[in-house]
Amino acid sequence: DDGEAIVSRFQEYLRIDTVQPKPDYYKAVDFLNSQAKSLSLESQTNEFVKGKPHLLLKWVGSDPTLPAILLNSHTDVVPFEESKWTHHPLHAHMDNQGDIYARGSQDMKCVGMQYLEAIRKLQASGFHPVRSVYLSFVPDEEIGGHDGAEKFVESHLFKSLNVGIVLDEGLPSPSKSYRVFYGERSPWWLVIKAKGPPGHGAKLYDNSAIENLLKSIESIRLFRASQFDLLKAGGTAEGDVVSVNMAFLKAGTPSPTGFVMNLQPSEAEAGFDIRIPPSVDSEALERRLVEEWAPAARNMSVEFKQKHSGEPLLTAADDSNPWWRLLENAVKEAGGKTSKPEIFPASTDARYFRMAGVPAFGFSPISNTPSLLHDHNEYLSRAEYLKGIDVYVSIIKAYASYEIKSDSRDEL
Ligand SMILES: CSCC[C@H](NC=O)C(=O)O
Ligand SMILES: [Zn+2]
Ligand SMILES: [Zn+2]
Repeated sequence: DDGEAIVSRFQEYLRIDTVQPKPDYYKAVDFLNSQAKSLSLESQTNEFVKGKPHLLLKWVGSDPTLPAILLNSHTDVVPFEESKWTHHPLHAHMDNQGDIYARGSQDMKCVGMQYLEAIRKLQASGFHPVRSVYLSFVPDEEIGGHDGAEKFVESHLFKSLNVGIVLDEGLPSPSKSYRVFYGERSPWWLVIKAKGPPGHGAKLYDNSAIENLLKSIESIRLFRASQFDLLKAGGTAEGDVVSVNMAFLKAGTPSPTGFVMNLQPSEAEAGFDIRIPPSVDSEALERRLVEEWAPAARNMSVEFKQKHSGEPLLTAADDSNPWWRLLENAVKEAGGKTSKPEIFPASTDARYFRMAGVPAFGFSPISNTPSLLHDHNEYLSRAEYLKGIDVYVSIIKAYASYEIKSDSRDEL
């Protein structure tokens, strides 16, 4: 199989409109199933939630008693501002430098297709897996994964697969070494609301909704700056500080020409995206939130839109975990290098697998590339994409032929 055919299959997947909030999941599943068929993989489509298909493929290993390998990827992508892109984000245009522009080119349709292409190469080379290799294509990662990976992990089906190790998405590396993630920050999406007496716009009085909200915003901004300073000073990784960013601000009394200017509104709210490293005491932060940032005494309240519950779990990324050693060596054998394992700054479905007691690494074989996840002009070069397939060839080969019997729980 030549590079041209491999790249056009990638482009075909990128052109399927699986943009949130209205992803065409069935079209993606049909396409992936056609790939699975050409590889003679077993296939099953589950709808843990109606309209949100989950596709599970299996490359059967020779020893069903050994825990299996699970290669996970999500089929949905985030929305885009079309006018800000140099090429349409659903056209998967390849420019004359070989850069392929598309939403999902990095996050993470590349990875889903690279798993399949690696299997194609391994089959062509005559390789037969000892452990079974599952490919899981989940919906809804970009909106929290609750109707996707979370349901899959909670299912009897998942338990019956006896998964020993999961690979899921990572981040591109601007340097030549690959980034690997062994845990992630916990996401909080919350809305802080303030209420207060309305009044004439010319009147100075205490406890208006906007004044109270601004006090919180000031305090939150100081905290944000203290965390950002740690990062700016160097020596602290992105995944080891708390990030706080305002997602929206909402207040005012609408009028046909904009907003009423001489009326102080009785309600105001602000939304925040907060990410908490495993090393930070989230209960202490929650107390601070309730007491300092949304105190009932100031007529304020907080509503969580998204909150990861439970301890943030880490997968051992050292010699105590044979899957780590195998990964590091396999990347090396493919001519690459892994950098120091990190905490993923955002969230991925890997957290659900870890919660089920299964070790999981976040890894996208993308080096020498700026990270453009959720950004304008997301792209991946043809060369990097093809190289990534060879990295997976090496990893899948090592993982699927690893024969020491082990209980996955011991390695988390
Ligand atoms: C709170 S779940 C949201 C998941 C999403 N994942 C990748 O970008 C994220 O914003 O991290
Ligand atoms: Zn992703
Ligand atoms: Zn994403």
